[in-house]
Amino acid sequence: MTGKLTVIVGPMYSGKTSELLSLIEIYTLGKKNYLVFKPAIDVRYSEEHIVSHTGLKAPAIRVSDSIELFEIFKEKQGSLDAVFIDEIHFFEADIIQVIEKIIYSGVNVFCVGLDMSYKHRPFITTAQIMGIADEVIKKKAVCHICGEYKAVVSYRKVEETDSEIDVGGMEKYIAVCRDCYSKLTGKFKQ
Ligand SMILES: Nc1ncnc2c1ncn2[C@@H]1O[C@H](COP(=O)(O)OP(=O)(O)O)[C@@H](O)[C@H]1O
Ligand SMILES: Cc1cn([C@H]2C[C@H](O)[C@@H](COP(=O)(O)O)O2)c(=O)[nH]c1=O
Ligand SMILES: [Zn+2]
Repeated sequence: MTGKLTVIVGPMYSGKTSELLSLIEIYTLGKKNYLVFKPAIDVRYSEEHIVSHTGLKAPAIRVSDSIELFEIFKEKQGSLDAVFIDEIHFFEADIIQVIEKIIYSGVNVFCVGLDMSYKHRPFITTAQIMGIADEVIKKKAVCHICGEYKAVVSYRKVEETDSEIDVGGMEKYIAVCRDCYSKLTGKFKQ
């Protein structure tokens, strides 16, 4: 039987990593075999764990790219029930082929990532993986400006750069609703 692909997306602080940690706990309690991966670029809270904004964490393997991830997967293939991947938006879009190989080998895959950059543009890798997913869970956060539970965008508080990739936390980004994003950036004004 093939595996299932679940993708958890949303802005920063929307509980994506917390949800991934809950799923990892379910697999741990069920004595299942799994691997947890994170991109090497993400050293925000820890190099060896995935860590939520509340400080909850789980050990993870840092990989530079999808090739390294697949090499590690192949070593354990046959004994695995699931693969968990945090911060999927930091990977190149070719990770989709690796994910397909994993799910068609019978292993469930859970990916977490930002669907949109602070420039309000889709992250290509996340968008493509959402396109082939069995299940997409879209989370929202509390808007850091108006306090409504309808934040779907991440807003960059510091100067914008050309790149949409820039590791950081509350010192750089907040979660905002569309109304507040439009007011803050001047974008999408009618
Ligand atoms: N604006 C916010 N809305 C919701 N949760 C927030 C907000 N700011 C901080 N948090 C905290 O962040 C936690 C979620 O963290 P985490 O799971 O790491 O989110 P994500 O992976 O989506 O960035 C929440 O449980 C809450 O304690
Ligand atoms: C909005 C936005 C964020 N990032 C970075 C910032 C963080 O290191 C991660 C997201 O972390 P979280 O687990 O969702 O809180 O991504 C980025 O590189 N580009 C962006 O546009
Ligand atoms: Zn708002």
